[in-house]
Amino acid sequence: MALKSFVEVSPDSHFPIQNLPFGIFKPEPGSTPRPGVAIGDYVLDLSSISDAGLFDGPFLSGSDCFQEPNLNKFLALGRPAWKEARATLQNLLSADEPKLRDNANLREKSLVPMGKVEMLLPIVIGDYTDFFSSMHHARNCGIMFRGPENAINPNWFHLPIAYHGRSSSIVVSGTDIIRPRGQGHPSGNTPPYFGPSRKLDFELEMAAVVGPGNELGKPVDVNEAGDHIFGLVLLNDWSARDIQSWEYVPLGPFLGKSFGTTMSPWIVTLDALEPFACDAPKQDPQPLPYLAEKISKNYDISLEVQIKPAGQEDSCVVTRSNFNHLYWTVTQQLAHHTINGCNLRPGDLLGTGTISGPEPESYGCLLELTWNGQKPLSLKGTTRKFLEDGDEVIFSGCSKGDGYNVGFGTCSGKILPSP
Ligand SMILES: O=C(O)/C=C/C(=O)CC(=O)CC(=O)O
Ligand SMILES: [Ca+2]
Ligand SMILES: [Mg+2]
Repeated sequence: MALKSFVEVSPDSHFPIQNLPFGIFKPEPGSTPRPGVAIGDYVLDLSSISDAGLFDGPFLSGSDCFQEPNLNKFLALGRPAWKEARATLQNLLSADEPKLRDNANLREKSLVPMGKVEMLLPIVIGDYTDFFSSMHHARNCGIMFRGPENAINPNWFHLPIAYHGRSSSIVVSGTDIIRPRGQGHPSGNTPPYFGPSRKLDFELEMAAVVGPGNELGKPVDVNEAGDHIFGLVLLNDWSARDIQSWEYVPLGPFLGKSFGTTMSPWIVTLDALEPFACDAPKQDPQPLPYLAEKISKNYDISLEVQIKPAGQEDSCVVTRSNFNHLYWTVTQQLAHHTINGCNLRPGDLLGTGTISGPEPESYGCLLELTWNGQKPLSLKGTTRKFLEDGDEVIFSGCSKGDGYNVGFGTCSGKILPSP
C-alpha cells in the first residue's frame, strides 16, 4: 500500500507525502520567516513541530536549525540529519500516526494553507555557478554564436564547463524582472548601441543546492558527491542575448546574465527523487578517472515552459524537456567544481545549464526555439522572437510515480520595462 497522509492531497498535487520539499515561508505578513515542508495544499511549519519536541532523533533533537530564517544550518548538518528529518515528517504526516493527526491545537498552529503564505528564498546563497551541461544546448548555441564547424569546443566532452554567476540577483519565483539595459552590437562595422535589451530570453534550468560543502584544498570524490547535494530546484537563468554576445568574448558571461536569476521556492530532496533515478547518457570519450562515477545517474523529471504574453489571460506551452537530457551529471559537476581545491559552502547553488533535448520542441530557451529570432514562435494570436515587456514565463517540473507525483511547483517571473 502506498504511503498516505491524513492531510487530504489531490492525486495531481506536486506535494504528496512522498515528496515533502523544504522551503522558507511567512505564515502571514509581518511574521518571521521559518522553514516548512509542502504537503498537499498546506505548508507544515517546522518551527512549531520543533517547538513541540517532535524532532526527537539523534541528529535533530538538540538542534535549533528549524528556528532559523533560512535552511543553511539544516543543510550543513548533512545527509544523516536530512534523512532523519524526512523519516520523522513522513511518520508525523502519515494517515495512521495520531501524534499530529489527533492534536487539534498543534494542527491548527502548524498546518498553514498554502494560499495564505509568502514563500521566500529558502537559502542564503554565498556562491552561484552555472554549468553548460546539455549537449543539445551547447551545439545549438555554438552553431549560432561560433558557426557549425566549431559548434562544440573539444574541451566540452572532457569536463563540465561553467561560469561563475552572480548570487546577489537570485530571486524567488514570483519576483518581477526588470529588462536590463546594456551594450549591444547589431552587426558588421556599426558601432555598439546602448539601451534596453532587444533579445531578452529565459533559460530552462534546474540547480543543485549544496549541503555540507568541503574544506578549501580538499576536493570531493565524485562517488561521494551525492552526499553533498541536498536537493534540486527549478532555475531560470534570464539572459540578454544581445548584451551577452557582444560582451562575453573572451571572458564569458557577465552583465548579459547577472541582472536576475529566478529560483523556485521548494527544494525537492534527492531522497524524494530517488524513485525517479535513471541512467545518465553514455559518455564518449570516457571521462578522466576523477570524473568517472561508479553509478552515473540522472532523474526523470518532466519540464515545461509556458509564456503568458503581455495582456493575455492564457499561457502557451513553448517547450517540453526533461532533466535526463543532461550529459554531465550533477555529481560530476560538483566533483569537478572542487577538483582544484575550491571550497563549496552550505547553500551554494549549482545551475545545471540550459536543459535542451534533441528535438526542436524540447529546446530550453528562445534563442534556440526561434533560432536567434529567425523563426518567431506563434503564441495563440501573437508571436515572439524574444520576450516583451509584460510577458510572464512559467516553468514547471514533475516526476510521475505510480499514483503520485514528486513535483517542484512552478518558477515564474514577469518582465517589467526598463526604467
Ligand atoms: O554557447 C555559449 O557560448 C553560451 C551559452 C550560454 O548562454 C551560457 C549558459 O548560460 C550556459 C547554459 O545555460 O547552459
Ligand atoms: Ca545558463
Ligand atoms: Mg541570469
